[in-house]
Amino acid sequence: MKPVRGLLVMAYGTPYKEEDIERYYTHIRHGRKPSEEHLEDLKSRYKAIGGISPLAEMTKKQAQALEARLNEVQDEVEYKFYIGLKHIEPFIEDAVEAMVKDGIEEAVSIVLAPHFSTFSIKSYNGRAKEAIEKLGSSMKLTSVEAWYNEPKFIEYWKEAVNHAFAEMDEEEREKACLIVSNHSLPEKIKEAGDPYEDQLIETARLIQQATGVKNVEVGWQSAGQTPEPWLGPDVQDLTRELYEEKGFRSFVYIPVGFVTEHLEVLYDNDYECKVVCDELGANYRRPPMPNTHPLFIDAMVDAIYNKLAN
Ligand SMILES: CC1=C(CCC(=O)O)c2cc3nc(cc4[nH]c(cc5[nH]c(cc1n2)c(C)c5CCC(=O)O)c(CCC(=O)O)c4C)C(CCC(=O)O)=C3C
Ligand SMILES: [Fe+2]
Repeated sequence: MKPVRGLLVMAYGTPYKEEDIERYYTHIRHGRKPSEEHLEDLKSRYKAIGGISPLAEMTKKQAQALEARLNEVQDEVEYKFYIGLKHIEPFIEDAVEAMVKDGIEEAVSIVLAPHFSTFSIKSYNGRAKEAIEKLGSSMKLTSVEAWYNEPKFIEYWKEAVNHAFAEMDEEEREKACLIVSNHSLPEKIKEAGDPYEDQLIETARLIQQATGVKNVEVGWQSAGQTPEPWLGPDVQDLTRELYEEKGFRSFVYIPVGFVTEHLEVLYDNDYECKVVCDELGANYRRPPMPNTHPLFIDAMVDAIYNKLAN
């Protein structure tokens, strides 16, 4: 029998039903309950996208697809996936405990977010390592870090962007702009040398190089509501500015820091950015997210293999 290699797939997590929203939000806020006003605001955003987010279901499908592909491309080990979430059960710690209980001696982990930051990939990987130590386990865990520059990931976005631009006529294309975005984070991350901002700029450069799209801009979205400065420009402000100052009349949004059609995409892009476009009389376009596209799944397979080989 082949040895089993654990495949720890980590993701943000989402409420499973409306009643989960408060404790989920409290967890995001490090245990501090949100105000009634903030809670109602979040509830209304989930309502606007249909009640709950497709994220939970899609995270599972992505983990299943990744496991299936890893078992298809090699013959030495049997991969078995475990989902570990940041803000709701099964938590990262639950997944690690399950792997240890199952007698897994060797595992590999990947975060369903392509860019490295202290807030995202670093904290996911840190929690996984800590959980192993706490259990006193000798399980060996190899953690993939950033994988935004995997060639097949860029190829996924190249195809998606080319498709969106091919749907335009010549006149629309001439005045179209691609907005490459990620979740904003507090600007102070840069003081500690966090590569997050540079990695988004590099992602935009790679996509521009692959597609040949003329007008490409980098923006940030979904920033928190705190007084400290967050990475900008915000995609909504950026849209207005590009419309007014550069005369663009079509906007193609690719929130490349996410991999699923979840709240931030369905609300912050498809609702909020579209409202701005409608107000301006500009065209709004947003190509599909990677979800379980084979190029995206293969990009993660490559990232795992590159990490294991090093
Ligand atoms: C870097 C990053 C990613 C990408 C990397 C990764 O994926 O790890 C990400 C993804 C996601 N964030 C998500 C949801 C939320 N994030 C929030 C709040 C926050 N996120 C932050 C950062 C990030 N978040 C930060 C610094 C805050 C402020 C916290 C504070 O207050 O100090 C809040 C609170 C209310 C609000 O602000 O909207 C919600 C509901 C969902 C699930 C959507 C769904 O359910 O479909 C996903 C995939
Ligand atoms: Fe978030």
